[in-house]
Amino acid sequence: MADLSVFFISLVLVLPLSLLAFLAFIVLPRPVKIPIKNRHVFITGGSSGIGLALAQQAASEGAQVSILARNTSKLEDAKESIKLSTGRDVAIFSADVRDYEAVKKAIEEAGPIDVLVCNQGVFVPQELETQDVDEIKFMIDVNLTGTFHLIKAALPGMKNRADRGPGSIAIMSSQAGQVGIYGYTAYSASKFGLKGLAEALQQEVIGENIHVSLIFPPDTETPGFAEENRRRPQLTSIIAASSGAMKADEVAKKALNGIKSGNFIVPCNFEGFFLSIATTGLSPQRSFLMAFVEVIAAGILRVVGLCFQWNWYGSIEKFLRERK
Ligand SMILES: NC(=O)C1=CN([C@@H]2O[C@H](COP(=O)(O)OP(=O)(O)OC[C@H]3O[C@@H](n4cnc5c(N)ncnc54)[C@H](OP(=O)(O)O)[C@@H]3O)[C@@H](O)[C@H]2O)C=CC1
Ligand SMILES: CCCCCCCCCCCCCCCC(=O)[C@@H](N)CO
Repeated sequence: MADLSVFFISLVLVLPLSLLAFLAFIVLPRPVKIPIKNRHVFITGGSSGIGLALAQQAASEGAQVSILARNTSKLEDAKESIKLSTGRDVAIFSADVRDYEAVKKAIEEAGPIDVLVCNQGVFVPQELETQDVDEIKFMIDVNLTGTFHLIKAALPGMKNRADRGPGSIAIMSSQAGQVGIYGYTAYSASKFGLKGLAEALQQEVIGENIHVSLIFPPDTETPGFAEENRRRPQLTSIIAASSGAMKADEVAKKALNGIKSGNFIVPCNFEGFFLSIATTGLSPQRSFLMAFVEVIAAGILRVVGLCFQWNWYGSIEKFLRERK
């Protein structure tokens, strides 16, 4: 009887507690807080959708905000609406992220950045067989290569940032950058690419006290999404509906909180939380509590993930059957 209770206590208490203690000891990099008040926050794609909502929120929290996009009149509208709602001036820069020289010039003009948010992105969903090669390259160039250009151009200034406080490089991915989705071959590839970039980059910039965040929103109501919906394959919408939709303001709030907490992986909704645990792989994890959840949940979330695949392949089969 005594033996049994010792066994039981060690199983339900000692084992998890030792695991927790072990994880608390080994998780690196350590947690960090990244202030944004009075700091230079540079947001690409800040003239629309999620980027605009982020610029608005960062400005209202007292950050000195710069936004970059191509279209000047949309940039000016954004500047005006942020001035109206927060009373703060934001600096605007017109450049195409695909043009490295233009990006470098804008970033040099803007001055040293404390928090760089690479949020620009384009999405034109289509089955690979019918998608133009130009559109495939367009998504890779803007979403992936453009982010390389931004980070490479910003790093020298970030290393010399005024207050030497912790800096941040945040990258807007998508849940389609955690799991491949029908109609998103090029888009998913561009967003998966960002994960490799982010993991390697974090190792390279940790010595400069710069912290990388990767943000994973579900479908989000933005001008870009409205445009996307006009041509999105039905199956893309059916599968993406597994994670519902959010408002740009809600995504911006989650993103900003994740950035300020220095989280490497930043999910945005309930489904996204589980998706992040299921797809975390060998990403860094600063929180020993989250690391604990990841370890405990890994096996069961694989089962849940397979159930989602079962459901998605079922939808595809049904769709193909009905089309015949
Ligand atoms: N909305 C959604 O459902 C989801 C979006 N995301 C990601 O969030 C990010 C923002 O999306 P969302 O707010 O919907 O997008 P929008 O289309 O509403 O806005 C995109 C922004 O990026 C800018 N931009 C586009 N191309 C370039 C370029 N070549 N160079 C510089 N700036 C550019 C646009 O300005 P301009 O055209 O003037 O250059 C605009 O400011 C993207 O990375 C997207 O992949 C992730 C998950 C879901
Ligand atoms: C194990 C637990 C699994 C949890 C649920 C998984 C749900 C995955 C749904 C993926 C949706 C992808 C939306 C992409 C939106 C986007 O990026 C476009 N709108 C373009 O911007």
